[in-house]
Amino acid sequence: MADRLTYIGSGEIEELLLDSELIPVLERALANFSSEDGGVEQPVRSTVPVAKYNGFLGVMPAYSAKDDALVTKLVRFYQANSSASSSHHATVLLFDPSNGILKAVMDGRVITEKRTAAVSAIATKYLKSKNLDILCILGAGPEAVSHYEIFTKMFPFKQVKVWSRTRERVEKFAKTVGGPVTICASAKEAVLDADVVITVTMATEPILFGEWIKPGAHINAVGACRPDWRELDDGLMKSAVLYVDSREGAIRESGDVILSGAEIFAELGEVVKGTKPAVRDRTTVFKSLGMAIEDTVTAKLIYDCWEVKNKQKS
Ligand SMILES: NC(=O)C1=CN([C@@H]2O[C@H](COP(=O)(O)OP(=O)(O)OC[C@H]3O[C@@H](n4cnc5c(N)ncnc54)[C@H](O)[C@@H]3O)[C@@H](O)[C@H]2O)C=CC1
Ligand SMILES: O=C([O-])C1=[NH+]CCC1
Repeated sequence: MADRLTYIGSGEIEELLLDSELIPVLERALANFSSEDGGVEQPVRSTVPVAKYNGFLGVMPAYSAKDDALVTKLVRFYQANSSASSSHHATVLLFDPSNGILKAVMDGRVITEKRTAAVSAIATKYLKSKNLDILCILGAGPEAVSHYEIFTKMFPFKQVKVWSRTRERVEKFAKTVGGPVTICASAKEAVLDADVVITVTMATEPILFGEWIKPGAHINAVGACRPDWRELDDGLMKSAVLYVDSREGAIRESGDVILSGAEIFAELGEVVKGTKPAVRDRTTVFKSLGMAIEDTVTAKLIYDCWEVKNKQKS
């Protein structure tokens, strides 16, 4: 451990981490991840089931040679019967890559929420069709909030329709976000006519069906990160053009990909660097599982900003 270990908490991260800086950093990381010579080392997440308590602990290490950043995120996700108030908690460890010594510990909540939403926004920027009138969000937890925030900032939606399993949570969501929301009584009602759909639930069975989707819509499928969990039905998975963050991750961790047998068309990073096309005239699905390299470059960005701020103070 370093002589002086830095701790950066969620409040300070909120102040330091700007979407306008995060988006280009993540785009570069996605492209590097999908390049032979991108300098990214990232094993597929190791996930330990904690069956007695209905939970999972994920370990997510990565190294980016181009950013000279070495990070591990520890993330726990527990289903509803847990005593914790939130289903996800995370801690990010930043190491000095020259000697492997731990330099900083960061709260992982804001990092996870912001980088996940930013990656969905990048996928949408590349894969959206011409119309961007209606955004639909299925789910009303912290990921729903972070997606609402960046999507309403980056795109000119006229309406945001939201559905979640419990009315209470959607009402809380509507009070939390800083703009208008149309609360829907069913997932189907929320999805009809939407140009972009985001699924951010803890569902383990499909909640989104291909027959509801407007042709040409883009879907960011963010939940269902276990090989036997689903958010999307086979009809949608098989009829859409399927993009993933990591092919290796998707065929190991995504129930929507594994159980539907859908064919992966490209990694998002391949689209960003221009080696695979964005098929904008068809319905597209971006299956996001979350990658350690996203946490790595985000943590490095935060640490660099933190150092500048602290030098200015002294
Ligand atoms: N792809 C990525 O990079 C990441 C994905 N995630 C995933 O995003 C999802 C949302 O995360 P949070 O907002 O933190 O979770 P959360 O647990 O706080 O919220 C989940 C929402 O889904 C709803 N829900 C729960 N079970 C459901 C079911 N069976 N059917 C329909 N709705 C249900 C809840 O009512 C709630 O509105 C989770 O699946 C999580 O694992 C989270 C972080 C990163
Ligand atoms: O990337 C991530 O942090 C996670 N993906 C699914 C659960 C947490």
